[in-house]
Amino acid sequence: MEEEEAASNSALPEAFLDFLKQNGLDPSIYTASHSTPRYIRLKPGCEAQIEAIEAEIKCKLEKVEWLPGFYSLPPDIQIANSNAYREGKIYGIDAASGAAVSALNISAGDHVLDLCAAPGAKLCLISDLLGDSGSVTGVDVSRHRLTACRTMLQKYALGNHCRLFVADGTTFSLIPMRILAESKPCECELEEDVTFKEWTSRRPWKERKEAAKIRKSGAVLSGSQHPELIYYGCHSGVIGLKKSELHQAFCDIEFLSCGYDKVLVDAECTHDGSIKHVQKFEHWGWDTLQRRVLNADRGDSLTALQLKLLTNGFRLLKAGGLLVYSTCSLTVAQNEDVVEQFLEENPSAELQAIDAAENWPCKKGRLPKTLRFDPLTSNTSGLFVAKFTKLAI
Ligand SMILES: C[S@@+](CC[C@H](N)C(=O)[O-])C[C@H]1O[C@@H](n2cnc3c(N)ncnc32)[C@H](O)[C@@H]1O
Repeated sequence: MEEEEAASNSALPEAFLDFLKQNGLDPSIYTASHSTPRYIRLKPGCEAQIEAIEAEIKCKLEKVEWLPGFYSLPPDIQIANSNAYREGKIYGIDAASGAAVSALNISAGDHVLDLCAAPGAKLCLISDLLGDSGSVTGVDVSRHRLTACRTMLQKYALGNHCRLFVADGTTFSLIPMRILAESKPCECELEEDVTFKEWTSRRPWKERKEAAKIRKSGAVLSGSQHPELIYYGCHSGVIGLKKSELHQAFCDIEFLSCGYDKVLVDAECTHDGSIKHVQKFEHWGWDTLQRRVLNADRGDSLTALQLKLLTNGFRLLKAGGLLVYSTCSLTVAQNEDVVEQFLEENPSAELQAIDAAENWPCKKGRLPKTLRFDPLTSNTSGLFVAKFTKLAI
């Protein structure tokens, strides 16, 4: 057993092992990574087709008893060529990610904000859980990753109630759509106040030219820039709105009553909980992993970014709403430390126990009520989860 462990650890790059050591993480949690199953979510209404799907992918779908709608399958089974996948009846999403979304207790009619949405597995699940109600607003700073998210939403026919914005999540400040319909008349007139019609992938020439100009200049999104709407579904509430109405400003106190019911902050992180992500760097070179992902200086700016994302996500939450903060890192610095600092700075934030977690195969985090999934304990990818509510004070 020890030999097996040593052999498995020796497959991990030196830079990664150093990173684990510096962060007090035990490399043995990754020894079972090669046998961690793949997980899929079956779209509601497709339960009767399980046998047909099993016959097609030539393997049994094992029901994940602790997470409704989830099934596991051996890691080497490919689903991408199956009809079930192509027709959007199943989609790949790790069970730990499913648990993070489940912690939000999404119910019909909720207006949900996903502040780091791309590439979109959790956003798809949120939309799936909402069904034909409520709304989902997905935000990500990366245009090309958010474009992939849009493709997923369309493929799985989950985009009707969604809108997607390329924007900086640390400053994003738009309220949910339902409120817009009832809100104050807009006083700000934009120069060219177009009314949104049905979404089409064919964008007007002028808009395409503007976007190409921004891409060419390599400009980084600044807080003052308007969020760029790159998709909206037919029931997202955008159609018929004027641009000025969509972008109207609200002050912090207004979010207490007009904010989102649920907010997910699945923050940018070092991804060290996901060995699959780390292994991708085998092709790009381990020094790239060291430079781009694990670098200690980056660590400081990363935790500052995580705190800012969490703080802004919380600002946009309505009083009594729920926010989940998650990362696929297992370091204390990116998780419990960020949460502790956030709680210190935000007296109206209260950590909440995740009731469903009683039956989840995960560990407690270093802070009470927080959770940690890891490959060894949970048979999933690594994930930290903390849940908050906003007190009306
Ligand atoms: C862990 S990934 C999110 C995964 C996603 N929730 C999912 O389930 O597919 C983190 C994301 O944060 C985005 N990100 C990084 N900085 C950001 C910022 N300032 N504002 C918004 N998104 C940001 C990255 O582009 C990346 O897509």
